[in-house]
Amino acid sequence: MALSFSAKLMRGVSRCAALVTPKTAPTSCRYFSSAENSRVLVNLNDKTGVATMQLNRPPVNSLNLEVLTDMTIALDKLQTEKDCRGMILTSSSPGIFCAGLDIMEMYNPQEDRLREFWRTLQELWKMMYGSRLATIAAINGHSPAGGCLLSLTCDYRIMAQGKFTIGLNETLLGIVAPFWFQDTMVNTVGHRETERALQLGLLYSGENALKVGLIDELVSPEKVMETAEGQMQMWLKIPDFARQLTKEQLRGPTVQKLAQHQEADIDHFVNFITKKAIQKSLEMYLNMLKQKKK
Ligand SMILES: CCCCCCCCCC/C=C\CC(=O)SCCNC(=O)CCNC(=O)[C@H](O)C(C)(C)COP(=O)(O)OP(=O)(O)OC[C@H]1O[C@@H](n2cnc3c(N)ncnc32)[C@H](O)[C@@H]1OP(=O)(O)O
Repeated sequence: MALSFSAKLMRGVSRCAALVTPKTAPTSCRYFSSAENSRVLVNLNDKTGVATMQLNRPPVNSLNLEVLTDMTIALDKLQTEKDCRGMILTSSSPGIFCAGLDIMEMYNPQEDRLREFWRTLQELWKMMYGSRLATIAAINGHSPAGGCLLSLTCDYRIMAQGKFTIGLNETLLGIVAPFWFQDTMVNTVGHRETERALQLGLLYSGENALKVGLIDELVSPEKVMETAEGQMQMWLKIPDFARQLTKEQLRGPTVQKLAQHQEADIDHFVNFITKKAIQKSLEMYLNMLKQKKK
């Protein structure tokens, strides 16, 4: 019998439930996942109640089923820790925050895995966007497509200055950002800017992202984490209950919209991605990425 998503989550939680506390760790810092080969590195500072989640899938932190599952499990675990109040999402590879969804999950896919992949992304998005935690994205590098989406689920975005870009560039790959990606963008930068950005597949420089409100701060790369930590202190000065209820009022309807159309959205995605023309577009984009190196 197929396991429900929450049953899979529970199975995953019990698999990685043991907290690892390396001898060298400061006593206030608990490591949920610190092994270098973990795809997601998570630690919770017991003194501040702030967790850090680092994407750790070099070279570009592309999001495959396993990374999405690990993130979902880690976030679920943090949210059940009653003393955890905030989370900073970042990357262990300075220069690349996240290259978006792993295109290999969508290219020549097996239908069962493709469905599970999309459902896991939906679940992660719902958890992140509606999280009871105050969440800050410390965007320390490029953040296209699914990477931009992840940062948009946070309450505040700080990006590193430099040649990095951010945006929902799906149309450049010949694919379409689904309604809940679009809703997240509209809620952040407004309808008109979303129309322009999504149709053109705009990848914004940090300066332009700041101008349109896609990010909240642009700082030097070495200041990204300390700025995120400073900003988090401000968010945590607000009583949790008031902040959480306000967030729920503002974001709840958007989360509900996906929850109500989740199965149809999976069918839509699978039908769309498996079309010959879309597969061709993905192939050309993959070739273009490889050619770039030569
Ligand atoms: C009607 C409505 C229906 C709705 C249907 C829904 C449709 C689907 C919606 C899907 C939604 C979201 C899509 C995505 O997120 S797709 C991913 C988009 N991402 C990108 O376009 C980014 C591509 N990558 C880059 O631009 C660059 O890699 C970088 C991030 C700027 C980093 O540059 P770099 O020079 O440091 O590294 P590079 O040499 O390019 O890459 C290293 C290797 O990694 C491979 N790679 C890069 N990105 C991805 C990726 N996203 N997935 C898989 N693989 C990736 C790259 O090919 C290199 O591989 P190799 O070393 O050559 O083998």
